[in-house]
Amino acid sequence: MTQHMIEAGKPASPLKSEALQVLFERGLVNQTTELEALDTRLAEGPVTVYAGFDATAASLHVGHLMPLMTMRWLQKLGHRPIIVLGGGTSQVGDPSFRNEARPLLEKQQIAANIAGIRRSVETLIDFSGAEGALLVDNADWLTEVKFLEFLRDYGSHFTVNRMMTFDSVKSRLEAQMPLTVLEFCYMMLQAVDFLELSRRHGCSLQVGGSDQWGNIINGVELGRRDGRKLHGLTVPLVTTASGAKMGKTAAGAVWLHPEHLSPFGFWQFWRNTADADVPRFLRLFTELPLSEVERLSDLQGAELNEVKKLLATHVTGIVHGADAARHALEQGDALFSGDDMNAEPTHTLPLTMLAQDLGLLELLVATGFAASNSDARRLVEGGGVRLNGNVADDPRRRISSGDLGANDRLTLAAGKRRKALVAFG
Ligand SMILES: Nc1ncnc2c1ncn2[C@@H]1O[C@H](COP(=O)(O)OP(=O)(O)OP(=O)(O)O)[C@@H](O)[C@H]1O
Ligand SMILES: N[C@@H](Cc1ccc(O)cc1)C(=O)O
Repeated sequence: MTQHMIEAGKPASPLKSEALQVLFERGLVNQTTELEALDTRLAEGPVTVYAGFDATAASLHVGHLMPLMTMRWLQKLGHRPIIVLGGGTSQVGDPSFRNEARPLLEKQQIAANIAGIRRSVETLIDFSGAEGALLVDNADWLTEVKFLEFLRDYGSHFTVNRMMTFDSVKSRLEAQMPLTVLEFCYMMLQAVDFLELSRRHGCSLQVGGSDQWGNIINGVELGRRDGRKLHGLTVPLVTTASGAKMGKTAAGAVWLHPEHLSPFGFWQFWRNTADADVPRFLRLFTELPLSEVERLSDLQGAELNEVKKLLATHVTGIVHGADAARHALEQGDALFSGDDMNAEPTHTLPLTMLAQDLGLLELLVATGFAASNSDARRLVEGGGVRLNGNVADDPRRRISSGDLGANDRLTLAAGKRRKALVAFG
């Protein structure tokens, strides 16, 4: 299998297809199967393309925006996305690049997680109309599979020798950690998905994160044995300027579902982007024209802060809708301009929390500024927490009605950049 590792985000020769030109320019390409063949296919006419998401949590997070932005661009350029919800594959758990098995999920948990994921996907991709994108669940075909039939139909097309050559598997073996047969078979299931989608819907391209390369190639090779020409494209794994995997913060993941992170909390994450990340994030996570991205990327100082707001408002608009984005911008402006108490609260907590001897540490966890009590303790002891504008460095500090100011609210800040206006009701 010829494959293309992309050097410095640029193809070696000029591209024919607008789709690949755009994806390269935006920085959304990490690796592809034979580049020329994929480019030719995309230039010929509409391609049906899929990306799959397993139900490992109740919401997607900002890391998932990478494959989803890729799908959005492809849809805008006339191609047809299929989003696969992994109701079937989540019952197994993808072992790619993980040192230990994922915890096995109960079916009920999977169903609940799928509902959360579906909601975000539906805001990002257009599923309307006969020619619109498709949303399918691989449980529809994988749960019908009978073991003996599966082994006979597919088992002979996979060799253990080949399966063991993928880095996604090798990393577990090199770490000398067990890889169960259950996990090892995951790549076969994802390969069957690709074949099934090709048969059912003429799908010929799969998009995924860079860790999905092995799983995608298995599908491409299975398709070839069935006389089909399938293609794969992976997006880079984005890290922030500090080297952390994009999407995870000290306080946990940056969720796309509004019940897990409010649109304002989401806006604030982007508003707090490190200076060095701004140009790259404008390219990856907004749909602003590249000429505009370049102009904005040159701005410094106070103007750069305005660019961060624009970035935050743009990405929040894509994920939560234009109204929520405008509202978050207004909240941000009010909160950061010192007009604190009259702004719309960023968090509303149950009044019972206040009645039940609420501690500062719990408050930090409830607002999402800390992932756990011990994380909150570190923040407080480090002197970075302010309650109503005053440093609060005692981890035993309780919150009482005496802390509430105008409109029964209090302000909480962690460092210079994270602020909350908390109401109780
Ligand atoms: N920062 C990122 N950049 C690009 N793609 C990402 C990023 N984070 C996650 N993804 C993609 O989203 C897919 C699903 O992520 P997955 O659920 O495997 O892991 P996760 O939620 O990021 O973290 P963990 O591996 O800790 O569970 C991955 O296949 C990966 O390709
Ligand atoms: N394996 C993918 C999810 C996925 C599931 C089924 C597929 O057909 C494709 C992708 C992940 O862990 O992120």
